[in-house]
Amino acid sequence: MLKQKLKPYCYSENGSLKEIIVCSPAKHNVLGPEVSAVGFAKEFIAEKAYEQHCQMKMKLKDFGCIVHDLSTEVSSSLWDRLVNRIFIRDVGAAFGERMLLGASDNELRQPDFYFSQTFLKEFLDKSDIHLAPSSSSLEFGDFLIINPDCVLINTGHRSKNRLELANFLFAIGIEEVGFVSLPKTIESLHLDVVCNILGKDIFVAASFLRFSAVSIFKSSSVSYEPEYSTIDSFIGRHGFSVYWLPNKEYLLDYTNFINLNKQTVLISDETAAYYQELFPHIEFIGTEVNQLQHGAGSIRCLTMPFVREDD
Ligand SMILES: NC(=[NH2+])NCCC[C@H](N)C(=O)O
Repeated sequence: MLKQKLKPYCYSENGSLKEIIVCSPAKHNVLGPEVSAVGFAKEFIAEKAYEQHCQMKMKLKDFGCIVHDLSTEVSSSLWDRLVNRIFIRDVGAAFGERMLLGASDNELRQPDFYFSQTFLKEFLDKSDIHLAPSSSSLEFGDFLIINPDCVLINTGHRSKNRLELANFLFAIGIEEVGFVSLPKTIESLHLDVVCNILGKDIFVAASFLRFSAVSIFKSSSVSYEPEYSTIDSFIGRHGFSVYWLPNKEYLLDYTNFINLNKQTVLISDETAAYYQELFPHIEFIGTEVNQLQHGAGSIRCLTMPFVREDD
């Protein structure tokens, strides 16, 4: 049980990770027709998923990170049935010295958002909490920090209403918001299943993103007309170089990792060797997540960075 208030601090996707929030799986298998009913990709065996979740937490702790698991902080019989509660990433994000709380317009996810956010509100100062506008929806798997002044967001599926989202983010000091719109499939359910920041200055991306336009909204612009750009020039302008991933249907193992710092990445066992060979200057720590991935998300979706050092 947490005793003291939590203080968010996070300005990047790759600053040294000091504190993180996770949520262990509910102890229910998801079988047969239950799979599509809960928005999973495959049958889910709870015991195996639980073991893999413990292994992932262990690796985070071994890195020196404080891990808060909120699964035991809520007591409700419904909470123990919410198999999507593991995807804590979507619920909110520490950004700067604030906690941004999302809103899901997917009825399946609303209850786990409700319970997780109730917990977060209890352990945060009220003044540190900023709620996404009620006219929009925002799931943070769609939210990628490019730098303290700029973020990239996927809209059109789980996150909606570009203008409201841009104004919400401008109000907390962000200067530039890039929006993309991914196909509405389970293989691109959120932004973080098709791209991610890797290490200090690499941006790994699904090859189809070459064809996506980034609509850029700037706080300095007086008109509401966005500027348009390719993803590589948008990302390049902010100092990242794009690495196009192999042209595969489902890239979850390749994109849904978490940077522990600029030289260390926690990644699925399945892709650790592939990346290690490509980027020898980065250390890839593998962890087994295949069972957890049956829920249609992986390491990034299963983690909510709370404190990252600027380095
Ligand atoms: N950040 C993510 N990619 N989250 C994945 C969430 C998957 C979950 N089954 C859902 O339907 O919402």
